[in-house]
Amino acid sequence: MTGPRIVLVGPMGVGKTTVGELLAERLGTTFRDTDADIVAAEGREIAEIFVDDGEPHFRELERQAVRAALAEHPGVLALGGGAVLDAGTRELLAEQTVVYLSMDVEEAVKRTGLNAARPLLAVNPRKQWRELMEARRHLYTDTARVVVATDGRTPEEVADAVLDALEWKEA
Ligand SMILES: Nc1ncnc2c1ncn2[C@@H]1O[C@H](COP(=O)(O)OP(=O)(O)OP(=O)(O)O)[C@@H](O)[C@H]1O
Ligand SMILES: O=C(O)C1=C[C@@H](O)[C@@H](O)[C@H](O)C1
Ligand SMILES: [Mg+2]
Repeated sequence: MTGPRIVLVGPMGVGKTTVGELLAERLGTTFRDTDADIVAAEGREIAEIFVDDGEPHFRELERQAVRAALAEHPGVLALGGGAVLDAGTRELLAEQTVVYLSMDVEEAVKRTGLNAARPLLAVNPRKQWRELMEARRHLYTDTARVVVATDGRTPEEVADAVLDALEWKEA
């Protein structure tokens, strides 16, 4: 099955998986997620990879996962929230149709705040969120072709907004 390729980037919990699956359905294609690819390939959870081997090793695994997914997967692809931190990964994304899903801090705390499975937001999520976004916002905007705000929108509305922004409207 083939389809137009969209690559979703954005912070953890913004809705990359939820919206990515909806987009894939609407475009008649399939969805893939590099976080899930890494977990499957490594046979352990992302939090374990961070603890056992550190973030730099995770970013290498992630770059390999992005390279493989871009080579193999023609549908909708979601990347991990920090994928854009790696210069090699950003290079792989040049020329791709990259969409940055954004949200503000209050929405982020609502969606991710108390989830211990997110190692980068485990303690004081509001402060950590602000710091993460200060470091990352420009990387998301520089990498993406379009930015779609998700605040106050349902996943269906976000999917519509992505297709509108890319001007891939349904017939
Ligand atoms: N537009 C939205 N409005 C409200 N809640 C949403 C919206 N999009 C996603 N959610 C909810 O927010 C949570 C995170 O969504 P999702 O897992 O799709 O995000 P993600 O970007 O894939 O996160 P991750 O960093 O874990 O991969 C889920 O509980 C989901 O149901
Ligand atoms: O924002 C991040 O750096 C991360 C986001 C998740 O998708 C995972 O890729 C991992 O937990 C790191
Ligand atoms: Mg996800």
